[in-house]
Parts: sequence; C-alpha cells; structure tokens
Amino acid sequence: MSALSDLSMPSSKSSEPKGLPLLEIRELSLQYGKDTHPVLQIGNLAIDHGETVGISGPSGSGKSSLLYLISGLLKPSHGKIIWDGTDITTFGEGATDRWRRDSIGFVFQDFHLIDEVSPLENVLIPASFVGWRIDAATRKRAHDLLDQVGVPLARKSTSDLSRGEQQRVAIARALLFDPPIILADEPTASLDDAASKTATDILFSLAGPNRTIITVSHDMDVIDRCARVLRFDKGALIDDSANIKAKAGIA
Ligand SMILES: Nc1ncnc2c1ncn2[C@@H]1O[C@H](COP(=O)(O)OP(=O)(O)OP(=O)(O)O)[C@@H](O)[C@H]1O
Repeated sequence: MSALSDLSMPSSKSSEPKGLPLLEIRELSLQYGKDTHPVLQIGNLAIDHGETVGISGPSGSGKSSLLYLISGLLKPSHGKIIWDGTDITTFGEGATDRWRRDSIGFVFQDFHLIDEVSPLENVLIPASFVGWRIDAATRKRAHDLLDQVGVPLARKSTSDLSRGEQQRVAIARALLFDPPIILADEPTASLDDAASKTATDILFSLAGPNRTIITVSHDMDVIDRCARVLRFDKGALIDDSANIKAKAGIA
C-alpha cells in the first residue's frame, strides 16, 4: 500500500459548509408495499459536513433501507431528504443518477464487482456509465487509487484477489469521482479480522473536514471509529449520541 495518507485528502469537490447541515431528513417514512407497515420512520435528523456516522441496530431495523434512501437508490413513501439544501426526493431518475455520481461513493458489503474483469476495469465502471470513452486522467486516477489501497495492478481477473483486496477495489471505485460523501453498507461483514482492519483503516483515512462517512455496520470496530452513532430498532431512531471513544482517538 503506497500511501494511505494520500486518500485522507479532503475531497476537492467538497462543498463549502454554508452553515446548513450537509444532510437533513424530515418526516421520512418507507413502506415496501402499499398498505404495509412502514419499515422506517424518522422525524428529523441532521448530519454535518465531515462527520463520521455509524448506524447500528438489530437485523431488520431499517439500517440498509436508510442508506439506500439517502443515496437516492430508493424513494421514500413520505418525507424529504435534503443534501446541501436540495431535496433529492424531487429528482427524476436521470438527475438522481447524476447527483449520486458526483456526490456519493457507495461501498457495498458484497463488493458489487465484476469477477471476470481486472481490478482496474472494476474501478473504472462508474466512468463507463458516463460516456463511451474513458479519458486518460480518469484512467490514471483509477490506477493511482488502486496503488494507494494496495491492490496488485497486474491481476487480469478480480476473482483472483482475496476478499480483502476485492473490498479495497470497491473502495477505490467509490472514490473514482472524488465524492464528498462515502456511504458504506456493512463494509467489513464478509472479511476476516485482518482484512476488516485494513478496510476500516482505509475507509476512515478518507474522513476529513469536508468528506463525510456514513456507515451501517454490525462490526463494533467500525462503529467505534465513528464520532457519532445512530442506533435503530424496528425502523425507529432510538439513540443518537457522540462516541466518546472515537473522539478520544482510542477506538
Ligand atoms: N425489497 C424489500 N421488500 C420488502 N421488504 C423489504 C425489502 N427490503 C427490506 N425489507 C424489509 O425491511 C425491513 C428493514 O430491512 P433492512 O434491510 O433495511 O434492515 P437492516 O437493519 O439493514 O437489516 P440487516 O442488518 O439484516 O441487513 C426488514 O423487515 C426487511 O425484511
């Protein structure tokens, strides 16, 4: 891994804090089917620029649904999701996709990589949605990101990589467009202890005054690294507190 510290640079696209929270949720609810009980209901919640936020709670409490809602991958049944002053629930599909590409890097539990292609091609997947030709600067950035997360560039097939390396490819891919917000859904759930620690170190090295990390996790090592922890149960936010351990740097 050449230089983890390179990743800790704040996103160059970060919006300047304007005194508004980065994310505001208002009266949000999600039902997966008409006439079904909401699986998530949140009154008001605000997250500031640069916060590291861990989302914890029992299985089925709505954590992943929340992450999918705030990334625009799911539409709520009611309520507003306001990022930097703009309610993304009013966007059509194309505008949501553009906003997500520019603003969010998403790290999934099961990586969402294409096994048959190289790590470099996987990192470049988001660029392939933007246009037919991938420019040299984007290729170089993908190359540099893989180098920084310590993934062997010479591998032809991503399936040859260890699971830890695959998750690092996924993290590099999430950073391709230098997003100010990183969302992660159980980023260490399928990794062994050593690989979890490396992935967690990389993830949190990305945090900065203007880069915000929001992660769902059952892994206490991940949650302990977050300065703020939101706990959910049965679709409700039951606790929202500062994490004293993370603040003291002893997580
Ligand atoms: N596509 C879907 N259709 C119907 N119900 C769903 C769907 N996805 C999730 N649910 C339900 O919504 C509730 C919240 O699910 P969600 O995955 O958000 O919880 P979670 O806290 O992330 O759980 P886990 O920790 O097990 O991943 C659960 O009861 C789940 O069964």
